[in-house]
Amino acid sequence: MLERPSNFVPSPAPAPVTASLSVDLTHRLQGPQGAFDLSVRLTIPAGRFVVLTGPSGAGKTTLLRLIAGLERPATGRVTMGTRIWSESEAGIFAPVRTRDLGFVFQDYALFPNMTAAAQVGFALPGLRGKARAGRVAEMLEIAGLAHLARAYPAQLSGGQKQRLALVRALARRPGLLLLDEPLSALDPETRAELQGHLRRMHAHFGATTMMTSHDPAEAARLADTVLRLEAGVLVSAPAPPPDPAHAASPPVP
Ligand SMILES: Nc1ncnc2c1ncn2[C@@H]1O[C@H](COP(=O)(O)OP(=O)(O)OP(=O)(O)O)[C@@H](O)[C@H]1O
Repeated sequence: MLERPSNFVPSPAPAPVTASLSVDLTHRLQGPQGAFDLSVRLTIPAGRFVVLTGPSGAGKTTLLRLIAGLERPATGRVTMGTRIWSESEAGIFAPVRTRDLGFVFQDYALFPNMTAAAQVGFALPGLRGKARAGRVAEMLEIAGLAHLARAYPAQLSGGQKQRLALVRALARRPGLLLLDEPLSALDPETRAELQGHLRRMHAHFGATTMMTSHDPAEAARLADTVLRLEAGVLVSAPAPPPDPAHAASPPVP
């Protein structure tokens, strides 16, 4: 069977997301040259696509993990809309499963013993029966993987695996999508195709998105706003957005 083009997007689109992400935190990191502080303050308006660049070891992955709740920030707070996800001084730390977010990492993190359909269904614990099956079918269709619903990860190409990881992360319609170098393991052609796919997914689902990338061209292609992290601190972005009103708030040095 022919693979459906990955730009296939059914209508109607989901309701737009209205929450913005605010981060104001510090965290001690142990680098090869000694300890340093990750110290970040930023706000990403609802529905924006921010790409975070910066050298290896700057703290990009750790920042995403702190926002997701995979690690506890040493100080400060993370809020999404009106919800406080963490506030160290008040002892508030919402478990990752209760946060309105999805994430995708470089290595796909797919379960090797689950079919494509089961991977998406696993991300939908709140849905049952027909509602769940319908959402799974819809998400696989969006990923261009409807004909591979019964395939296991080992039977999928790198691009197919990453499209699956992406729709799995979006299946619950999260307000926030965190992407950590999601395309870096792909060959250049697949990577370019997935960049287009990511943009279309963003336009369709509207989730506030934060992605890390080492590739300046990729950052420029995907982002509404490019931020740069160096040694734990946000510095001025290499390519300012054309419209300041369409940008994340400037980083505080
Ligand atoms: N939980 C932690 N506690 C203390 N230090 C950490 C922790 N996690 C990572 N580090 C250190 O913080 C530094 C930044 O790591 P991180 O993976 O966040 O950087 P990065 O910018 O994502 O790098 P890359 O671009 O290579 O993925 C590294 O030196 C790492 O060893």
